[in-house]
Amino acid sequence: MSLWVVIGVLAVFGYPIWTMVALYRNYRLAQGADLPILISPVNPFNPLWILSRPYLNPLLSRLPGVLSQSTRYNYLGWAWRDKNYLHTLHGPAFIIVTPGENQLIVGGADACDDLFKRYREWPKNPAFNDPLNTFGPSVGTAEGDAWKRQRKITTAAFNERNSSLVWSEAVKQARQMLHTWVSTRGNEVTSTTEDTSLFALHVLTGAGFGISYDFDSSLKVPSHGHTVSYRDALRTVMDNIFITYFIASAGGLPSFILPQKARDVLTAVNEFRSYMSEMVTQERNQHRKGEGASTANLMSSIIRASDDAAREFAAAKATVDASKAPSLRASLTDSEIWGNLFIYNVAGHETTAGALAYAIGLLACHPEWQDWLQPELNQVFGNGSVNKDQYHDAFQQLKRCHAIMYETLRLYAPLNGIPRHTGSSYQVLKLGASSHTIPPNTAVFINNAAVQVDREIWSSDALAWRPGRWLQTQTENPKHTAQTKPESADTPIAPVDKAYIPWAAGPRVCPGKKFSQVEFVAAIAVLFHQYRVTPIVDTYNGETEAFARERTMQVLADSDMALAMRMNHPERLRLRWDKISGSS
Ligand code: HEM
Repeated sequence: MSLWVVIGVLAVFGYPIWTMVALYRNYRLAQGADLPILISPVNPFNPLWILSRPYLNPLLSRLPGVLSQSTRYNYLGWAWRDKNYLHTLHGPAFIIVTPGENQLIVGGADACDDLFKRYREWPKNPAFNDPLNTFGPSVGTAEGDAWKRQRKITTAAFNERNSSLVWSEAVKQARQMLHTWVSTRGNEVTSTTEDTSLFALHVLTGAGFGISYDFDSSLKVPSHGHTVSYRDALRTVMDNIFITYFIASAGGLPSFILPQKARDVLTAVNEFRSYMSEMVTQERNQHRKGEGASTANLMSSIIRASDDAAREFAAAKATVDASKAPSLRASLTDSEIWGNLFIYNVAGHETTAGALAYAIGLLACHPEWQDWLQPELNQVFGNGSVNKDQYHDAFQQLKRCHAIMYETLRLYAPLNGIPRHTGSSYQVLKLGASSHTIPPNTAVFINNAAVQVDREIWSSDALAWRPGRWLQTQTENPKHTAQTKPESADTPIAPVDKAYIPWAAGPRVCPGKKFSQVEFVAAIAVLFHQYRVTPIVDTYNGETEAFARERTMQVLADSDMALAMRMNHPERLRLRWDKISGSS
């Protein structure tokens, strides 16, 4: 028998046999946890499966038993499409046995909360961390004492001064974005998601890094000594995060062996590194000279806090017992500074951009909630415009804008299935009075998508987008609420703590929560103060307004997880912005 025949036989029979053996072994392991077990004959993380799933799952769904059942949960991001159907069948937690790692899915509000709180026992999943460490370790990927130290320094940067800067930058960007929308020929906007992405990127460069751009999609002029601008280098890196990771981990690849696209990414990676290095050096020099103390962007705050901590550490080391000195170390290394600057861009970009795009689409499909929003905006801003310096006066008053964000994130959270891991030891999952021993090397997903639509908590209309549920005066008829003066009427309802977790919870809760709220609320205020949005009605084909709304809702529903949740066909979100008659 020739070697090729042996290889062929092994490929045809070997893989299925290996899969069966791995499934059996993992099934036996999972049985010890005494939880419901589902089987996935494929490993959802397998790159080959990720590429072939769109073609193979339709075939699998025609086969009997577990093969077709598994198409419901055999891919990354299934939780959002499933809502909480599998939890209604199998309870608050179950295990999916796969030929790779087993997956524990936790969808009960109390159990999720417990996992968040015991963050040392349930660390993040290392498989998701590697691409995020491309420029250095960060608060988003570190564990244990290293995480604690980074969290302390980096979280201080998200303060009120920064929030004011976020407001100002978001108002500027939203105004210019709206201007491009209402200046489009035929008043038809098909670039909502692309534009909210640019909007969020610019808010980050402004309030995160002190570089303020004007909103327009053209390439920006590179700074002296660079071949691409900071914004375009960052954008290329963010849009190609996995290629970036591959190039960075391969290290020093000669560019001529790479295809053009990878070469562009390589250029962007090198340029982004060199921009970060220059910005950090410049910030340090200013700090040393006592200049720029009024700057409130995230980068500046982190570098200053870290350098101050390093100085305090050096001083303390001189006075205390040398053996205790290392525990006082509180500063960041240069690589940690870079890693943290990068994680802000990754964590703060698509998340807020997506939330805003979904909210705009939802408001377009629900004119009654635009009616509801209007009196609040009139009340706070009158006939004037939304100003860049109004953060302190306006933000807290905009309760209905907040409610729009809460409700959008409840149903369209950017991250669905927040990843954790057991690590290499057994961990105990608590479900009410019972305890379950979860075997080592199990991937864990905190199923926020399910918790946030649990009917027992969110009532029978849990799947409906109804921003009024967040305010005490909400009535079943939003038009009625629209006639009520907002300041006397609206009392925010505190989010149902354990059952509302789009920003996660516990010690590792998203530190950019307020940043994203200010950014989102400012954008909604600017966009809807004097304008309304509607789906374009295809009158040529006899479409009605109601049908156009339904079609638009389907565009939103046709979404899947990439780095964050995104629409599969954003170009089909066709919207029209019209000035409200009587507004100045
Ligand atoms: C709507 C907007 C946002 C949502 C829904 C969101 C959601 C989340 C979630 C669910 C986590 C936990 C991830 C995990 O534990 O695996 C997280 C962590 C994080 N987020 Fe956000 N985020 C948003 C905006 C932002 C912004 C604007 C920034 C920064 C500018 C940011 C920075 C971070 C960082 C640094 C972490 C890691 C924290 C840690 O592990 O200690 N996020 N975010």
